[in-house]
Amino acid sequence: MAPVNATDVNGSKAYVPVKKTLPEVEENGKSSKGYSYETLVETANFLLSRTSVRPRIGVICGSGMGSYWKEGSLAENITDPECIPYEEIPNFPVSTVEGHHGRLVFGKLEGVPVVAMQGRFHYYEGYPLWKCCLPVRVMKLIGVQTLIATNAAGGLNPNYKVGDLMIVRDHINMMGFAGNNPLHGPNDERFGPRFPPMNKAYNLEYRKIAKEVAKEQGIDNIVREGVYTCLGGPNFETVAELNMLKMVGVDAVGMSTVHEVIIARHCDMKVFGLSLITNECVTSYDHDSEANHEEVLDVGRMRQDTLRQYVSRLVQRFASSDDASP
Ligand SMILES: O=P(O)(O)O[C@@H]1C[C@H](O)[C@@H](CO)O1
Ligand code: HPA
Repeated sequence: MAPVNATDVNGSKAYVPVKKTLPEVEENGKSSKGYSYETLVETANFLLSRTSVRPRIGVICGSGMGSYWKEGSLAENITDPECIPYEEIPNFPVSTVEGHHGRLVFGKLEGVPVVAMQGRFHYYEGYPLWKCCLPVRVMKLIGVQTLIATNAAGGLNPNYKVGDLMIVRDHINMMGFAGNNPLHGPNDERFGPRFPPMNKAYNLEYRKIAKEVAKEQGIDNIVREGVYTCLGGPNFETVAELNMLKMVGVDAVGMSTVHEVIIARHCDMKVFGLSLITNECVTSYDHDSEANHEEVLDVGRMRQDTLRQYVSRLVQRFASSDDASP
């Protein structure tokens, strides 16, 4: 694939010409437009002109995970970093949430060229889902083949403890059930097909590697594997909502990732998802505690060294595995 000035990110996939400006798309009653392929190519070319790094892996840092604490966070492990604030990037939204720094960091993790998003965009900030995911398409256009999406999440599985890491095996697109999907609207085949499959969303080989690396690093006692779901937020969930989610097989609840993964799979990126369990979901009316963002950020800080070491090694192992596969 030739990312620079790319006209077809999926190479062999059929090219279907589209209008430069997409038709109006309704988002929750408000009229908005998804950016055209050409607009995102402009953003991609801007980034390629600002950095010499040609990343093959993109990492989205979840709340408190490399976004807020400068010292020791995941993005701080990136060597020879080249940082580009979101404000300077054409067509990019800006981060508005505490714990999300708001810049792209290009460089190397364990020798592998990467780009990290220090700060993601959430639906509850007021961005439509397609805009929350815009950076994932831009990553694809600059040559990124693998997305590592990390997030902070509430632990719903009763066996999970605060501070555990959950490899995402699968997700439930609750917002999609309500008709809110990042692929809603006209499809541009240059990104991917109209009806993308989602049954292999989270790469099996990467999940196996992640379990091996957890053993090697001696953290397999805190690494789980489970099902994530995203609700729109910004409020944390009611007891009844959490009990419903538990019944349908959800292990961890958050406010991101699902739509990013859908967009990444649509354009044929490989995906790995990782949740940091930052709080225990309250599923009983007898329980006195309440979820809060401070706790989420605190647990991110508590686990930042573990996460930095784990994700850095995963990047290196995923890249080696991709090199070795035909
Ligand atoms: O960006 P992520 O999904 O990691 O952030 C979670 C969801 C909310 O943004 C925030 C709640 O504390 O953490
Ligand atoms: O309990 C939670 N619910 C939703 N999102 C979250 N992000 C961190 N913890 C949670």
